[in-house]
Amino acid sequence: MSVSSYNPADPSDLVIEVAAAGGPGTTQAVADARAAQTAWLALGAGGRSAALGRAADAVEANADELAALIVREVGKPHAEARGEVARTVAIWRYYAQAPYAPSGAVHEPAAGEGLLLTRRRPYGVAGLITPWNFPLAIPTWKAAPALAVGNTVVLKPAPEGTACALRLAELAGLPEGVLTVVPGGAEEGAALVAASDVVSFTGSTAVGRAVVAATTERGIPVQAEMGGLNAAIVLPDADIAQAAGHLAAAIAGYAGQKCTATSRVIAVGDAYEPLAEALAKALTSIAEPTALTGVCGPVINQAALERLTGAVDSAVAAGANALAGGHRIERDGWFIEPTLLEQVPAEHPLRTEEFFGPVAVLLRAADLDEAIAVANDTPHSLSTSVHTRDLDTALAAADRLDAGMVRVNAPSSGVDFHVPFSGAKGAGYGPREQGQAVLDFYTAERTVTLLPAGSPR
Ligand SMILES: NC(=O)C1=CN([C@@H]2O[C@H](COP(=O)(O)OP(=O)(O)OC[C@H]3O[C@@H](n4cnc5c(N)ncnc54)[C@H](OP(=O)(O)O)[C@@H]3O)[C@@H](O)[C@H]2O)C=CC1
Ligand SMILES: O=C(O)CCC(=O)C(=O)O
Repeated sequence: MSVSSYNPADPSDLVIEVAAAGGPGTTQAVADARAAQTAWLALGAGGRSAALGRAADAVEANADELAALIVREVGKPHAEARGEVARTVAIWRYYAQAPYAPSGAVHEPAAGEGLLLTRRRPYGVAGLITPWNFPLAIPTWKAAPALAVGNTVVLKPAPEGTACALRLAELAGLPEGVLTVVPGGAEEGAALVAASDVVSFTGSTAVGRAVVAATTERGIPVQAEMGGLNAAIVLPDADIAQAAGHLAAAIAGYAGQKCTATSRVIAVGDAYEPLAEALAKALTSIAEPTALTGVCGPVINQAALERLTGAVDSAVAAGANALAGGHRIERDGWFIEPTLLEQVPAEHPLRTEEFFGPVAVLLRAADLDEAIAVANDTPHSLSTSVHTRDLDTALAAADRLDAGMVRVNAPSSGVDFHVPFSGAKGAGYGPREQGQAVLDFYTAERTVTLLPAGSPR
């Protein structure tokens, strides 16, 4: 079996074709990674910090090549691709300091004598399953902390991001077996989950649940970051022009293919009409949605395009009104117009499922309470944005919104790598990713009691 990826803006362009690792090959990669782990841990904080720092330098030195590869392999517009490379460098640098972070605490023994302390130790091999939409940043924000605390890593990237993952691992230049990429799909993913000591997953809700079930069965730690059905609430007192700009970016940026993208816009009271007009204008005036020098670009493949156009067509057939877009763009590649629909029936999949495209529905709420209830009425709450000039409203929303992230007067998309990141309810499972907290996820805590030799206790 082989794994291949194609340029979404030009599907005749085969980016890479490599042999799949296969199930047995993946199991062997985990065994090799386990054998390499003792020496990796023995490098100590200084050795691992230096190695991660060299990975950052190598990615930075090859930034132009990597950005071009992201554009070609996953269809991300140039500016965002360059931003992703810069973020990847920053993540390697941030976790290069992590080996020096305190890895436990000293406690006062209840009986008074000796030392009582906790210590954190790596699990062994971290199995990582990553999506195609951030083909450098997500593998890095999972691998770098796992490596920093002394695990070795086997990474199974989404097939659509295979070339990016292989080049990332090559540039990282870590010792043999420390960071291994296994190209493949479901067979390799399942084999990785069956053999690893700790698992981190980002992708669809359906596969995420299967990964959680398999790891729970084995009793090993897991974190899963899954789909989002993100809302934006716009209050009548908001700066409507600013809100429309942020929403257009959150709906159409990288063609909506972010788990943090906005797909439901909730206008409160009198905000509806001016927002509908400003947002429709912002989306239709996105210069050349097909240009990779712009903000939108193609969706990842034909199946994604057909799912999106099918959903938009069925919503319109059910009575929805397209305020912006609504059609496939007829040219090579997988392009759809940035789209805003109103009057989409409550039970329509565009209001209940993640579609991963530049398509949003506009909804009306009488007041903030109703807007929060509508925003919370989903099992996939990752990131909600709130647009208002009123601090009390913003604070109330931040407390009452059932989401992993609440962003006030900002797009729902966009993530800082040094703070915890994951969804609420079905959007996330297990401990948070990123920040310092994830270092705990990749380590097991043990308690150590030290008594003086010859102690009577
Ligand atoms: N939250 C997020 O950031 C993301 C969400 N998504 C959502 O997921 C949808 C599909 O995207 P896709 O990339 O295919 O993501 P999936 O979650 O469907 O797949 C992720 C990876 O896991 C593999 N896999 C499948 N079954 C198993 C299993 N039982 N155990 C372990 N691994 C398995 C898949 O292989 P194979 O390809 O062979 O099925 C793929 O390589 C998108 O349209 C979007 O809605 C996608 C990307 C990111
Ligand atoms: O919004 C972002 O910058 C990150 C989104 C993300 O993590 C994802 O789509 O998986």
